[in-house]
Amino acid sequence: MPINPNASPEAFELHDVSKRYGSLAALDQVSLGFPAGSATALIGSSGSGKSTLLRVLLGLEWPDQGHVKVDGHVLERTQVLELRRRVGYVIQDGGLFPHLTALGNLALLPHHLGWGRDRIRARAEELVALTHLPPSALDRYPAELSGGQRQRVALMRGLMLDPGALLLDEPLGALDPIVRHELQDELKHIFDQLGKTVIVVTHDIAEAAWFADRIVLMRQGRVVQDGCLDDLRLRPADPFVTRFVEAQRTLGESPA
Ligand SMILES: Nc1ncnc2c1ncn2[C@@H]1O[C@H](COP(=O)(O)OP(=O)(O)OP(=O)(O)O)[C@@H](O)[C@H]1O
Repeated sequence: MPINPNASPEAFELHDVSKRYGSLAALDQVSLGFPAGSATALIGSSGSGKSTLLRVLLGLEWPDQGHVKVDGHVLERTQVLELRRRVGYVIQDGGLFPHLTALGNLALLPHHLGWGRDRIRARAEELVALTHLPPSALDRYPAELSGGQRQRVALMRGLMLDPGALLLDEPLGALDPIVRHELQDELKHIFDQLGKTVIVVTHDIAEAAWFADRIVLMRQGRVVQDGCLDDLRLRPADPFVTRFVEAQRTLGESPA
């Protein structure tokens, strides 16, 4: 089941998807499509369901109601392992295994799929060039890397199998502003260069607009607005959108 830009106009679709944890609706009747080869930013307050949405698309969580389609086909439980190989998933702080070097982390899945040592090393070196990781960092353990380097390794791990889609959950959340800015530039460049379907979760509206023309704003498990930055700023779907946009501080603002 390929995440294949030519397979269907929509790489991922949610149809009336709800996901509950006890009495809490993490996703509440969400219907959205993510066109193949497009970039979308998901934003919203903490707990609004952004991570759950990504996890449902990957089959890591299963909807209580509704269904997910991948490349135009309803996602079945039996396809989830295969899907995980075809979609790069990068989470905040990277989720790297501490007892493996960076290269060891990159090698895990390819090794499991039968890739030889040379092929793994060659792919890792290609990605070193793409992500601007110092090559010597490949032989270091996560604790010996800076936060930005760990995040680059996590991104490389997501790209090792050259997936058709990348789902990124606050990939730059824990970085200092300079590294974050640098990685925003690099990620944007990588997205544009690779032409993959990208869905990126962030809290930061400026970062969302940097990564994607399309911004989906969520609140309490629902989509409040789906549009571009100007739609959110100039044509807010409801007062929450304006509150969310205005809550982002700008330089020069000082406490009252
Ligand atoms: N495994 C779980 N068990 C119980 N509740 C959960 C679970 N996962 C998520 N939730 C709840 O579902 C809601 C949505 O969580 P989710 O992580 O999707 O939000 P989010 O928008 O990604 O938040 P954040 O921006 O803080 O990461 C939250 O109220 C959260 O506490």
